[in-house]
Amino acid sequence: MPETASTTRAPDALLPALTPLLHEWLPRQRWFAGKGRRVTGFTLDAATELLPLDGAGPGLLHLLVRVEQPGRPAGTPADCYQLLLGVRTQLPPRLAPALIGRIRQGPLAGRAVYEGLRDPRLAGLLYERLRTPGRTGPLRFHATTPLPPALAPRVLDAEQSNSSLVFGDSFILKIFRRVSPGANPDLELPLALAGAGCARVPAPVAWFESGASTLGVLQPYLRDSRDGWRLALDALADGREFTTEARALGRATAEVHLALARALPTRRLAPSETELLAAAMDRRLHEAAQAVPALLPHVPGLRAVFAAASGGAAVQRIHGDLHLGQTLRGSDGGWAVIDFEGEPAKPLDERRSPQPTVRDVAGMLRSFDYAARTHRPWNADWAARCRAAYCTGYAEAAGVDPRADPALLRAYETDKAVYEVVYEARHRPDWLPVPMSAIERLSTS
Ligand SMILES: Nc1ncnc2c1ncn2[C@@H]1O[C@H](COP(=O)(O)OP(=O)(O)O)[C@@H](O)[C@H]1O
Ligand SMILES: O=P(O)(O)O[C@H]1O[C@H](CO)[C@@H](O[C@H]2O[C@H](CO)[C@@H](O)[C@H](O)[C@H]2O)[C@H](O)[C@H]1O
Repeated sequence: MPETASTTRAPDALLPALTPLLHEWLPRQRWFAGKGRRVTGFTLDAATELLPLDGAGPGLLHLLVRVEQPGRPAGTPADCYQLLLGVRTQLPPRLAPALIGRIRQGPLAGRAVYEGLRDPRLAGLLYERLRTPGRTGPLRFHATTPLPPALAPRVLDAEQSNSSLVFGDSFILKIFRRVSPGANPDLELPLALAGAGCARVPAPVAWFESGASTLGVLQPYLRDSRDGWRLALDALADGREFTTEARALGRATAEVHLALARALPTRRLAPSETELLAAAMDRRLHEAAQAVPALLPHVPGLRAVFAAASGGAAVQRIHGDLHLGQTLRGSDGGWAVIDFEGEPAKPLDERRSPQPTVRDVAGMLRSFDYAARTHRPWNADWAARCRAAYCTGYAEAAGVDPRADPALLRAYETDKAVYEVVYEARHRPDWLPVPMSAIERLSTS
């Protein structure tokens, strides 16, 4: 592996200069997972100059920064985030919105620090680095295929848990923001699916990592596609059915599940282990009710739903956070599935553990409910027809109907709605009534 020139700065030398800027900026980012808890300090795991900071032109600093916050369970490390910071003496006006702040002390005093991904020159450099496998300091870059040079970058401005850049409408690079040790399932599963010949998922063409952590993945950009969430909302707005699309999506989901079962281990749980699934749902509910007290009156009803679920004996790797926004429909009408990272708030080990496939099905059923709920007037029958069509499509391709065990499906739907309550309370409080209405329905009917 060739090594390019790089400086891995002694982290302590940079941190005092950056700390005041990060304090102000980092907790405001959409992808910051520790919202609502005070930030008490930062430590740097790594600081790599992908372009020198003290040169005449812009510098690019890659950081893995740990954010200290109170309330962390004993023995667990502070959350680690990946930052790509641009550093310039003069910030051109077009980059003004990307400004994080100016360094006030040390040898770099006066320089502007800004979001490096928003600078086409720096984003282009990152792409060039991915094209040429090798190391830069602790960062390792890999590519599975030769990539075309010099593709123009643009930042995707979607509401995201991570950050993505599109290069020349040909490739999309996802930069993981919260980083954990271990392979990110958003690299691991698409690679396994590509190996199993599943064309429903764009195959990774390059990625980079540090130690055991995956930091970013480049994959083909499906430029003529639209995501399932937008398509469903358009159908609702136009008063159209979405059952043909939902049925095809059910088939696509089943194909992905079948390919994952071919590519990666599957197993049957012992009866004692199936009880643990309900116990885990109970535990998640308990934690969620502490975070969002509005859940408390519903706890007995929700626990009864979990207790009624007894199946789920077969487990395998699954998507883990399947919803309409994770699906793309091409101009040929075919569905692709993206974002195999799992639920961003869950620890990586949990996200990588084999699960019943019905969990993904339940996630998508919740999504049809979400779409119908965000539309005025609320059209519950529209959602019910989509849900039925999706399950029918799934059964056609998988040979197993997810409705065959209604208690299990309901338990997973409930578990997902509990997760959504916490997600919305943290990230989009205006949306909280959407999962809360499902909680009311599921805990009482
Ligand atoms: N291969 C792709 N082709 C086209 N658009 C994509 C592709 N991958 C992701 N996107 C777009 O980027 C958005 C965010 O991607 P996603 O993987 O869901 O990121 P996050 O984990 O940050 O939510 C998606 O909603 C989709 O619109
Ligand atoms: O796409 P992400 O991996 O960031 O997933 C998170 O954010 C989603 C919202 O962007 C959230 O999904 C919830 O809202 C969707 C509508 O915006 C809806 O279709 C989903 O059914 C609902 O769960 C997802 O839960 C969260 O993990």
